[in-house]
Amino acid sequence: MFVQVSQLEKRFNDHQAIKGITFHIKKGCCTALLGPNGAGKTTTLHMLAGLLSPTKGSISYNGEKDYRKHIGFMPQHPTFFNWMTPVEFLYFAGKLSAVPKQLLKEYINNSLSFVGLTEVKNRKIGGFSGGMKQRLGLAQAILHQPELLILDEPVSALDPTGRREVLVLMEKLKERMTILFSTHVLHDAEQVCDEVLMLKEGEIKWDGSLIDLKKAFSHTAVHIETTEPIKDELDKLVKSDTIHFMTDTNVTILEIAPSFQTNDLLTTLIKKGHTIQKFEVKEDSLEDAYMKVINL
Ligand SMILES: Nc1ncnc2c1ncn2[C@@H]1O[C@H](COP(=O)(O)OP(=O)(O)OP(=O)(O)O)[C@@H](O)[C@H]1O
Repeated sequence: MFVQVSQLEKRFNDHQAIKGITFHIKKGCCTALLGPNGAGKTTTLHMLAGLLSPTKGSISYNGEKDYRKHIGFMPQHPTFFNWMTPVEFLYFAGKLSAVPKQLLKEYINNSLSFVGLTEVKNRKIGGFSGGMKQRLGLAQAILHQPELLILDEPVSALDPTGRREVLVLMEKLKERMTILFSTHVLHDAEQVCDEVLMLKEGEIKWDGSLIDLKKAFSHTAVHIETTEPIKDELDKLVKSDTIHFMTDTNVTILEIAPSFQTNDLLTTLIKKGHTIQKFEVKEDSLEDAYMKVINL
């Protein structure tokens, strides 16, 4: 266990945004915090980052209560002073997070090099693109070499190139630190996360690994086109209730559990002399599993 969150609640006047959630963040893992608008993701991350105090409940970090020095945080909309340069901004941020003076220059150079902003380190931030600003936000969050990096929507506001750049950086950071990030971009979450935490209306709907989530809620669909009907064959090979859809033009769509061996199905159909015009296997994505969990 690394960070333990117990019975955490947050109330804004008469609105209970977080309703007593309990979970832990595993050391060395990359956890995606998912959920619809208003689910309570930002509120949870702000409480974890120490920016918002919980109404009830506790957060402990390896048993420590004041763990802020171990955390790096990038807000949903990082704000900068446009007249500053990245070096000036990081110098300012480093002072705030109490990076020792003798290490600050080295840390700033390392962070800027890591996010690919060395060449523009003395230009005014005001002229930067959204992607460059997001990478500078990341440089600020990792400047003091935190053990836990919390990122609120790190990719949502970016174009595909900017998203890819940030995802590549997150992939590299995974080797050095524990990451917790929120996002609406499920395709991207699927690329980098190991663990998934899903929130809806302030309650946890899923807490577990991406692999277990997909095992529990995903199916594999197989699209088969043949010259002759294959219903008799399929009835013998797969349980009849898994046959989802079959047309009279010999198109079959099967929805099967992930454990089903599609290779065996294809081999048997070929052995029986069927002419296969199409055999396409499509696995459900995180998005499919998310829709099922959120609508439960
Ligand atoms: N400062 C605040 N005052 C009052 N209500 C708030 C405040 N901050 C958040 N809320 C409410 O708490 C709930 C959770 O908001 P939060 O921003 O944490 O959700 P979210 O999952 O991050 O949403 P989004 O995906 O839209 O960013 C919402 O109903 C929101 O309106």
